[in-house]
Amino acid sequence: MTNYVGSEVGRLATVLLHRPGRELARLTPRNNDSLLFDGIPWVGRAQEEHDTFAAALRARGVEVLYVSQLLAETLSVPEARAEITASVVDDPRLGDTLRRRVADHLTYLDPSGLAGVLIGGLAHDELRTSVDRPGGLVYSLMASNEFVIDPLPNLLFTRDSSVWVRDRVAVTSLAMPARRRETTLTDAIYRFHPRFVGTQFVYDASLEPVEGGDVLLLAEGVIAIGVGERTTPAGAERLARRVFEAELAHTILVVPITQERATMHLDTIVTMVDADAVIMYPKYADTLQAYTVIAGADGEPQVDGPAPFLRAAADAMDIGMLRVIDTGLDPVTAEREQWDDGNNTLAIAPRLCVAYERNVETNAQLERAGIEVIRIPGSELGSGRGGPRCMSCPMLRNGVG
Ligand SMILES: NC(=O)NCCC[C@H](N)C(=O)O
Repeated sequence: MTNYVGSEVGRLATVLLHRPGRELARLTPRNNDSLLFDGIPWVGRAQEEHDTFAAALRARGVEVLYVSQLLAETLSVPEARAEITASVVDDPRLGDTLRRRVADHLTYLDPSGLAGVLIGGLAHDELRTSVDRPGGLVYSLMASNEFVIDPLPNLLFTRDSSVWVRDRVAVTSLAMPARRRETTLTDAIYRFHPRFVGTQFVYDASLEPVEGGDVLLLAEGVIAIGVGERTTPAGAERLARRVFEAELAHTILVVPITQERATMHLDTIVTMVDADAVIMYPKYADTLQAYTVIAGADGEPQVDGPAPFLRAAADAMDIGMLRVIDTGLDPVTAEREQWDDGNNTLAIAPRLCVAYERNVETNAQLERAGIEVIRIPGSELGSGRGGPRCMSCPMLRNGVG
């Protein structure tokens, strides 16, 4: 099946999710900061919340694919298995003896068992060692709460590790050490899984940092790229070059955002809910700026601006104005609901979106503006600081109409 995503709001047909599992159970008060979670989620409840999300999508006719299943199927391809295993044991923290021991351990796992370890990690005490199977000096010096293979709790946020731009996939280059290995998995899935044979790539993980949460497909041919804590200016420029070379867009808007956790990605402050409307954190509606980048005749990106984001976006999209759903919230409620991903909606179709139920005021404002809101629980999922858009990677969207 051909994958194609031309906008943020075209009817969603296929989406990639990751149902959280053992990797969330690895979070402790000692490691949650470095693993980019703001709390310790209740795993069973997080799974229930995620199942509700997936069920809501299916009920609207969306095909839901899961990373762990695609990964297990990918690992049945010997070349993929060899490549992924080699990249995991290549970790310089291991040293040669432990590296051999871990490689040996992984050899005995079937594809779904191996997928489980690649996502859930391998704790010190889960690796059996003996005189015949020594872990060596590194293993001996490791604390029992350390990981031989780090877990990937943020795989839940499938938005960030790959993004489809029209018929090509951008495997991203994740900025935070805790997330980098995610793209080893997404890259292998797209290269080796039979479903994705012939997929063409527009970006890869070896390039400058770009995260999918910073990439918004405002309209066919118009892409906004947030630049801040995650995506770097060089990443935005590289993605612009790649997109122009492949003729996937005519205009890129590069949007500087504050470098802090609350606004880690552009989609934490603005998401689209209709072909000409966004829900946006009021604090930024008037201040957000954009540089407009187009392909020059010599292939060099040509930069103009900065100009107000809403004006630059409307001009690039060739519409009179980009409507902002005025959340009308008092600043404290707005700040609380932004933190809890109130602005991070996933459009299933124009004027139909999924949102966390807890953002009562933001959702009411969306409805007053004529947007249908499918509410899902997210009290546990939200502890990773991501909402419905962060937790989804659209692979196929049909026309906006
Ligand atoms: N697009 C998004 O905003 N994704 C949310 C990512 C949350 C994750 N805990 C992170 O810090 O990367």
